[in-house]
Amino acid sequence: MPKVKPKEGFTLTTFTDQIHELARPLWLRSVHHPFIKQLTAGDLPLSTFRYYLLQDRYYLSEFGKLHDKIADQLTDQTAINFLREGAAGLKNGEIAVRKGFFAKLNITQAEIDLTPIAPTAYNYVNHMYAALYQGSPQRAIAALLPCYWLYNEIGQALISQGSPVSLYQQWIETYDSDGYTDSVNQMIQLTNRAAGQVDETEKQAMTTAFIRSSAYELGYWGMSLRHESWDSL
Ligand SMILES: Cc1ncc(CN)c(N)n1
Repeated sequence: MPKVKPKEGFTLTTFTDQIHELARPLWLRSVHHPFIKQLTAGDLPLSTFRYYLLQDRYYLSEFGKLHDKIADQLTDQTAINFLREGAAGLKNGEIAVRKGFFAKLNITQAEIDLTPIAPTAYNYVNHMYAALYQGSPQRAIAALLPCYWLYNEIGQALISQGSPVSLYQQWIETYDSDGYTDSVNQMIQLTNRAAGQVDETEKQAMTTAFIRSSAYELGYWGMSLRHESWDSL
């Protein structure tokens, strides 16, 4: 893992500043990915957005469960409270917005049940579980962070341009909203708190988990554009 080298006159004060800086090249590729460009221009095929939503339903459901499973392994009450509230907030926020999208796109429960999980989504979720069960709750927190933070940066980058397609505009607004930004800031604080509880070796493992999640985030857009399947690998 490369060591952080701050630019002149610029100090990286927190752990999350440092890992954010390391992940920057991957995040920039996400922000400028053709999936995001097409979503903003309004020419992302609806079939591709549908594919993304169906995969993301699986992802978000596991992501929510992970909050509780991480909390089960912690003794730090502040962290436990945030993770439990985060799981509930996900259900009332992002997952609730997605239910509205499903209704608009006629995505039924039967279609959800029949949709196989694509390799990239499966691997990303398994990476987060591995961070917890082969690593530590702190490492799993770091693995969760790009999901919160990268989408907030994407929402903030896209909001001024927006999208001519109302569904895509709503997607952008979700990640630029004050409620979402608050949860991101809390998750950043939680990660810094977690980094303060572990030794240098585990901090390095947290960094690797964060970078790998950032790579999976990047892979997720390509997975969606390609409508990736186990047969198409
Ligand atoms: C894969 C993925 N990453 C992030 C997000 C935004 N929470 C999401 N819905 N899906």
